[in-house]
Amino acid sequence: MSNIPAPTPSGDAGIPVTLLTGFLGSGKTTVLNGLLRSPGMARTAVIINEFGEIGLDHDLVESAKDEMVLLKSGCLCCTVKGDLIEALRRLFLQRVRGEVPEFDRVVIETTGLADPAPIIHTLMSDPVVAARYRLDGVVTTVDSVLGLATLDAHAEAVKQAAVADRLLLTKGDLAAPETLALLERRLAALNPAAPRIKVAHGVLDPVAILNVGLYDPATKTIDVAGWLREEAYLQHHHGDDHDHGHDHHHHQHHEDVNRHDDHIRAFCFVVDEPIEPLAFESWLNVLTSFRGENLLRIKGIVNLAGHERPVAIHGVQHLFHPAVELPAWPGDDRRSRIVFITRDIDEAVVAQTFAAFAQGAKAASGAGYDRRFTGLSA
Ligand SMILES: Nc1nc2c(ncn2[C@@H]2O[C@H](COP(=O)(O)OP(=O)(O)OP(=O)(O)O)[C@@H](O)[C@H]2O)c(=O)[nH]1
Repeated sequence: MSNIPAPTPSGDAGIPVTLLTGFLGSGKTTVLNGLLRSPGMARTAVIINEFGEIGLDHDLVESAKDEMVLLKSGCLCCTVKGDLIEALRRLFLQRVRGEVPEFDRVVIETTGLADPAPIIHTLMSDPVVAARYRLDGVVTTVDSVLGLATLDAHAEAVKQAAVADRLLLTKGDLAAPETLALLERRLAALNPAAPRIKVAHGVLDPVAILNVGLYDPATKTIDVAGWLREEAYLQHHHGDDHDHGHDHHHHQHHEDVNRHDDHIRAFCFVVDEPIEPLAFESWLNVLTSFRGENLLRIKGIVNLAGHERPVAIHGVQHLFHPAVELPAWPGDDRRSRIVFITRDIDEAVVAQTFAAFAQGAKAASGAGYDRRFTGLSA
């Protein structure tokens, strides 16, 4: 069975879904309330996942009741998989039938303990949901005061921060500037590409966190640069040495034993030459089959040999969103650039496996090899 669907001509299909995640008590509900109060956010449907039986958060969110879907059956990341699909399907049907106000955006607030990767996975894995919705972005709240300690203690919190498209540093009114500076530094190492936005009392311009996906609904164009932010990874690599010796606290943190951060890798893999489609498909299929659960997020723009136009890919774990064939190259740079956020997979492993498949394809191309990109098959 194909696990990476064939390219679709455009990436604009579907209602944007924002995943709002963040550790217990880090300020998700406060941010959500702030967002829903903002002008232009009225047509938002909200799905809140509860941990436990009683839907407390439900009463705390000020929003029209009709638009609320509450998932009661426990943690979204493990047991609610079916429910989330069901909730999204039902919401869409109710919208079509006029049973709920027409909404043009969905925000899912996860429990503080949720692992976002399987949730993103869920959004992509159900064909009905994937046809009607698209992931716009992952927004992660990090408590400015407790964030460092939480990252030390909880692997889930590290993952939540690592896969974010936007990081919200909440409770800005409570944090000392030095604490905030340390937290920022740590988050920059963990997730170089995600802008860090300071928030107090949930007051925030929705523009900062919405429409951060590949498709920009405002301009109706594809915004690869904004989505991929590959320059952030390159700068971060170069910036590493520069930081050393300037900050004692920084060093102390690096010497901590058992840091969850040290398992996370965020890098941009660049390939200068066009890639043979078969090599590309086989490579990603092998990576996803064998190391799927450690591929927290992959996004990229790919130059496939024999193809005029680039293809954007977006995946999590062993699953990929339908690849999107872009109308044109966004600039002069024709290199393939793929951002990886992984757990315990080094850039070297990615590079070595790629080289092996590229080598194989080179040999095959002499023998009249078919260069059509069919989507990727397992
Ligand atoms: N002073 C201050 N308190 C805040 C701020 N944001 C959130 N809080 C408080 O922090 C606590 C937790 O905030 P919530 O928004 O409920 O956090 P949450 O992430 O939704 O919490 P869970 O759903 O339990 O995981 C509440 O008591 C909030 O009032 C802030 O910016 N400043």
